[in-house]
Amino acid sequence: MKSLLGVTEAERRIHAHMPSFGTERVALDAAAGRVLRQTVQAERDQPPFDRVMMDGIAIASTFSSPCFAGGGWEGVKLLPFRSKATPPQPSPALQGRAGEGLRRFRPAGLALAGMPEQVLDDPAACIEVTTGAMLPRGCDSVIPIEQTRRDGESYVLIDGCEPAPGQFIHPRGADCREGEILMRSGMRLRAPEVAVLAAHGVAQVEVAKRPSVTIVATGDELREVDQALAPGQIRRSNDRALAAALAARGFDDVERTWIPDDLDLATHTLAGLLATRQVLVLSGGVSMGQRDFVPAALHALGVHEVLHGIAQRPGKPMWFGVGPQGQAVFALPGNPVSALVCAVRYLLPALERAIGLTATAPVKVVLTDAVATHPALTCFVPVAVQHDGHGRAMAQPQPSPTSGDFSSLPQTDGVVELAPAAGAAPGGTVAVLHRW
Ligand SMILES: Nc1nc2c(c(=O)[nH]1)N[C@H]1C(S)=C(S)[C@@H](COP(=O)(O)OP(=O)(O)OC[C@H]3O[C@@H](n4cnc5c(N)ncnc54)[C@H](O)[C@@H]3O)O[C@H]1N2
Ligand code: MOO
Repeated sequence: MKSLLGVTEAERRIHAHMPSFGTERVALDAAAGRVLRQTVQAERDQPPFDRVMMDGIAIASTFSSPCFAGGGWEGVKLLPFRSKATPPQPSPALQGRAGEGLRRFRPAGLALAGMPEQVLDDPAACIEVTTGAMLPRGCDSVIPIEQTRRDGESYVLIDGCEPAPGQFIHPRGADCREGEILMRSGMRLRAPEVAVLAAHGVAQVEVAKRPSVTIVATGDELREVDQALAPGQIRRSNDRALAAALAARGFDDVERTWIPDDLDLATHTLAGLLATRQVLVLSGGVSMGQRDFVPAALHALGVHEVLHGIAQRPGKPMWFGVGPQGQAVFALPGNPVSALVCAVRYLLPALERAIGLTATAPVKVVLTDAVATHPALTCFVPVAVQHDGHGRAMAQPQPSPTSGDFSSLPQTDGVVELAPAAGAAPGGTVAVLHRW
């Protein structure tokens, strides 16, 4: 480790050296959680037709209005969505019934969702409709069934029901217009995005390829979760934690392995991994111990060092480099809190950016209590976040005793980032949160 980089400069260097991993076309069924890498345009107007919004009857409302004088359509303003419709002409029986609107409608047809457009050609009649049906031509108003009563064959509007033109009709194109851009590259495909893709006929979708990642735990003292422990040994947990962090962000091509504190063995294993994997995430062996050989092994394999040492606590010894074929190599400090902090601060954002995910604004929280800071180091402090009565995200500091102690982390939501400062950050300080 030479001079320490600031957190922002370290992040900038990492992002500048990340490879891109390309895109692939997947079936919509496999697209959930992936990052969209195409523009999505509306296949057609939505709704694609004037759509009935209630189960009931559709009528030509003009004739139900008291202002209808029985003389025709003079002075009647047509709604835009009916502009292509030919107004129905009142039947001879209707002529001359001036001053009283129609309240009784004989059913003259049925429009169910999925049927082609029906036609109302007598305004004294109605079409029975269901939610989702095409509004019948000649109709401009939908009356919910509960606002009618049956009298013989006919529907009679109940008292107080005054149909207005356009009511309970979702006009064609009100949601979006054909060709309109609905989604752009960089969105995470969650339920709403998948719904839009399906509605607009996108059966195959272009998404970001996910890199192949291998997590490499280093250290003679480490044993797998189900192995017996000899004195001085511990279970390896960093690789599991890092795999969980990657899985939570949708990176699923992730393997784990382990190398002992042996330069030759380590170099051999890492050479094999560099030949087959796009991203390596090591933990341990990057500090100044007699067996901290990770930087030397990577150097011997032609991995170019981009940074070693960041002015932060914990996580100061972090190392990052680029392999001969552009492989990204993150060598995180071995202490479990340090490894996780470096993962949420550098590894995950760098991978998400490299696959084209659009960056979101940093999440900010308010500290409930004062926290110690450092004059020269950025401090990352675990916090538990709760919303107060005003909806503010309040972060209660839960510092771990050392970066090797992580039993209390399950009670926390992530770490706040506190820039170098003299003295403590007082309660009320607004800080950026990095979620686990
Ligand atoms: N002389 C100095 N010594 C140390 C410095 C320093 O600046 N000068 N930095 C300290 C800091 S800060 C950290 S962090 C650690 C990082 O050291 P390494 O990256 O070399 O990590 P190790 O020594 O291999 O391990 C540290 C610690 O973490 C445990 N560990 C490692 N891997 C795992 C794992 N997969 N699961 C669980 N626990 C793991 C390991 O047993 C050690 O206890 O260096 C300080 N030293
Ligand atoms: O920075 Mo180390 O990562 O303090 O434990």
